[in-house]
Amino acid sequence: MNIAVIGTGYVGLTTALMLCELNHQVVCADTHTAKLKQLKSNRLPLHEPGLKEVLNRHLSRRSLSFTSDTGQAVRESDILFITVGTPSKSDGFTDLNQIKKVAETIGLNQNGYKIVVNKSTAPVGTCQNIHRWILKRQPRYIPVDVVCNPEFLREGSALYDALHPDRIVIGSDNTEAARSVRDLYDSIPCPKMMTGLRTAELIKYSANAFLAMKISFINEIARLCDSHGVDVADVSTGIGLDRRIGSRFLKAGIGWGGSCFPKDLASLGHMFEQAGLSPRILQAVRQVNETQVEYYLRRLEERLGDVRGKTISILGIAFKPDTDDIREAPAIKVIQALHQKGAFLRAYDPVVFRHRNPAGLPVTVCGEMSEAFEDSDCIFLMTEWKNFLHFDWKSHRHRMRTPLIIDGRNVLDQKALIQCGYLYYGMGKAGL
Ligand SMILES: NC(=O)C1=CN([C@@H]2O[C@H](COP(=O)(O)OP(=O)(O)OC[C@H]3O[C@@H](n4cnc5c(N)ncnc54)[C@H](O)[C@@H]3O)[C@@H](O)[C@H]2O)C=CC1
Ligand SMILES: O=C(O)[C@H]1O[C@H](OP(=O)(O)OP(=O)(O)OC[C@H]2O[C@@H](n3ccc(=O)[nH]c3=O)[C@H](O)[C@@H]2O)[C@H](O)[C@@H](O)[C@@H]1O
Repeated sequence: MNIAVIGTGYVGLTTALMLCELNHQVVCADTHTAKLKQLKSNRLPLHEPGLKEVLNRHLSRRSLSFTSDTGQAVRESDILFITVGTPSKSDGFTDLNQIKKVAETIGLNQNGYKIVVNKSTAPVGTCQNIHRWILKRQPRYIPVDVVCNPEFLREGSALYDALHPDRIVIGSDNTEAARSVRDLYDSIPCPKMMTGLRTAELIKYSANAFLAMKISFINEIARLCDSHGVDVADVSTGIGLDRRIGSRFLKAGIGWGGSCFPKDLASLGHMFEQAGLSPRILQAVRQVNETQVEYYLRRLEERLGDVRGKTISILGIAFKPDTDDIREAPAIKVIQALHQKGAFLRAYDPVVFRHRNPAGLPVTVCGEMSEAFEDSDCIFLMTEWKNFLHFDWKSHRHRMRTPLIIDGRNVLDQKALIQCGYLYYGMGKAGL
């Protein structure tokens, strides 16, 4: 079977490489020619551990190729994966333009039966629309089936997650088409759930909302921990040992961000509204997250006084470690709020600033982590990059004007830092 993957971002590239690893022949199509140029010459346009070696391997084996001619990729393939972006519009609704354009290109170029597999996260009913959009553009009727195969990978461990998923969900209204997609994943040993199109679409949103709910829940408990002198990490451990609750996604911090949770929860909220329902839990999950930065900045000002004219150094911009993705990163919210309050800002990130200051952030970019300490009044850790944990904090304490550390991810060694003279505050660790 020849496979085309249309959209070569975090999900598309990972999906293509995962399929190559499963011994399929894959062509990736994208409209972003600069990105394709990089990929064709063995260079990754994004930071994602483990992808580069696999990309090199499959390019040299010729099991993988790249093209800007989506029409040709459609004509030469039997199974077409859609992995384009589904960003939020300013009103929170999902922008389906990229998906619609791909569907129309498929319709225009269909030269025989195709199975179209949508992996992009899109509201319930989108796969049926994809089917309609394709048929509308066909010069003459040719059968096509649409399958929903939501993606559950995380950035930072994308390829590992794609090759070792907890489950694979395959939604379709056509059993044969669903079986053909399941066969692609034959060698992945995990439960494969066959379901209807709409069910698969809703599973994806519900999974992301549930994960975000766990984080907002523990972040709300963290605020209570602050008031009662309790360490939220102990509460997480205590509740997480109950297997009905589970320990994962219970790390309190400065809040969840990224390219998906914020937009997917907004989109799910709209689905409720359109159904005439009020998404109460969802609203609370989003509200806790939206107020998290504001809550901890208030606590910071109680410690440091007016931040106007103070120098605050931000460690980490990416929304999580091992990615260069800054979409909806909490660090950006912190930077914007502190900038508005008149603070001088410095920032260091081992990957995000490699080539540029993305989004023109109002910060002085530090080339080395140590530069963040010089005459600084506060270090605010926003991303738990490994090199922050292994840094020689002791030797740099004297360089700070005020040795205050706010650990937005609760990852630093509180005891050791206090011992070498820092004022350390975490999220829900009592004290701030
Ligand atoms: N990033 C993630 O960790 C995850 C994302 N998803 C979902 O997967 C989808 C893709 O997400 P990302 O990979 O992060 O997006 P992305 O923005 O990194 O990549 C999208 C790619 O599609 C290309 N594209 C746009 N229009 C096109 C067209 N008409 N023809 C061909 N290519 C086109 C863009 O140039 C870009 O390279 C979204 O729906 C997202 O919600 C799902 C699970 C995980
Ligand atoms: O649909 C998507 O795009 C993906 O969204 C998330 O993956 P991702 O956004 O890459 O990263 P996560 O590891 O889920 O982290 C999201 C945010 O939550 C925060 N987080 C995570 C876990 C935790 O315990 N506490 C916490 O604050 C992270 O710092 C980050 O800002 C989901 O975990 C994936 O299953 C899903 O496929």
